Amino acid sequence: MALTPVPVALKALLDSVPGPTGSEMLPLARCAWRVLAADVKALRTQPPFANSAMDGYAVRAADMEAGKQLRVIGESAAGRRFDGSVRPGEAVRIFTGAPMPEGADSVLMQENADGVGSETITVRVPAHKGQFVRAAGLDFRHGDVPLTAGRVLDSAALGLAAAMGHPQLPVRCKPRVAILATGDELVAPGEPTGPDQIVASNSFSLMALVEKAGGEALDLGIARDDHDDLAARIAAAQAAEADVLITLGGASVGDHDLVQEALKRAGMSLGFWKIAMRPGKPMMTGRLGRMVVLGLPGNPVSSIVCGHLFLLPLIEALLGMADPDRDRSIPAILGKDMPANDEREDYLRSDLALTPAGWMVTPFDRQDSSMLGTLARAKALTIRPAHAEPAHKGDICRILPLR
Ligand SMILES: Nc1nc2c(c(=O)[nH]1)N[C@H]1C(S)=C(S)[C@@H](COP(=O)(O)OP(=O)(O)OC[C@H]3O[C@@H](n4cnc5c(N)ncnc54)[C@H](O)[C@@H]3O)O[C@H]1N2
Ligand code: MOO
Repeated sequence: MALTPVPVALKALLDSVPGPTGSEMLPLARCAWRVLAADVKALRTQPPFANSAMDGYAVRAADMEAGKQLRVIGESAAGRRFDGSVRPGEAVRIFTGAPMPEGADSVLMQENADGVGSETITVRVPAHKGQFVRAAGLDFRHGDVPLTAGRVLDSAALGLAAAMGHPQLPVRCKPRVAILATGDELVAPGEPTGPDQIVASNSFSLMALVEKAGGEALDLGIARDDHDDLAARIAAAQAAEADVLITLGGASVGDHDLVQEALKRAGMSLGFWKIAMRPGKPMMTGRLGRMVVLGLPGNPVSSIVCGHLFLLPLIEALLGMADPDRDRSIPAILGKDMPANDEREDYLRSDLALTPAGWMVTPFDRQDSSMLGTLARAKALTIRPAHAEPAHKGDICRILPLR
């Protein structure tokens, strides 16, 4: 069977998403880093009134000439406006954020006046017309829609929502991602290991990716290489109404690689199996009812690289975010010569350093997909396209930064 190119598999995977998750209303204090489920309109205008951007004096531009004396007739503070009107030769003491009094059109910053605090001030450096005045609606107006569905509620978006008058927001429910490790050789960390056993680590790596992307991970434990155990845990994922089921391991062609068969028995329709990438070739996609299935290879680095390339976009699609299949790579300078590539696109664990010429990426020599230590050390993955010609130190290549 021909290997499927990464972008083809990714598009098919995202097309198989039945739609975004539901939504829930949450108080602002619980909305950080969640994703908006609907457009959000301004319920008020900001600022609601023209106000001062500086501490100083509200003045008339016509009075602005160096040496001119102005009579201070009152004070406007934030939250307590001056009710009168500023006439020629007059000024009103004003503070940052305070409403501009009628008649005044400019603010004389107090550093530019003499006699600050007394009843008469003298203009030292004249303000020009409109200086340090924030017009009503400068930031946003009632009815504007500055935040749209699919937006991550970062610090600026949350502050803006609050300023627009929203005590709560509609956010997407976190996609529920069930994670099932498989393999007779696996034990949980901390448990005693037999002579032929290794510690199951992939679930924790994938949990971190799920959380980073804004999903909620459900750990389904470790299934034995046994159809009944696999069937029971696949059923548990369905019972939990997971949006995604990730299986780890058992994806290849060995006699004990039962995962695909178990999923098919449960009713999964297969999307793709075997992707033109290294690591990650045995990856599989499918649909089981509404649940999207991502069958990741067991090798730790393969499962994590597949997670970056496929799981993060999948969760973004479930969150209703825009362009989940966008190109996330950036250019960098290659730090060493590379040989020609075969039909599998390479994602090479690499060091990344800032040089005077720009970011320089240097793939590590050893790229065995069982070596988690090198992935933990890597700052980026260097992408070598399928069938790439030999590349040379100094060439521009594409990378996926990891941190
Ligand atoms: N004849 C072939 N053999 C293999 C092929 C192939 O095309 N033809 N592909 C190789 C590639 S590439 C990969 S990747 C692996 C992946 O195979 P599986 O997905 O079936 O993975 P397993 O055999 O179950 O495990 C591989 C390796 O990873 C360890 N493992 C599994 N699960 C975990 C876990 N949760 N945490 C930590 N480590 C885990 C497992 O013990 C094995 O050492 O197949 C190649 N073979
Ligand atoms: O694709 Mo496997 O993931 O090369 O080791």
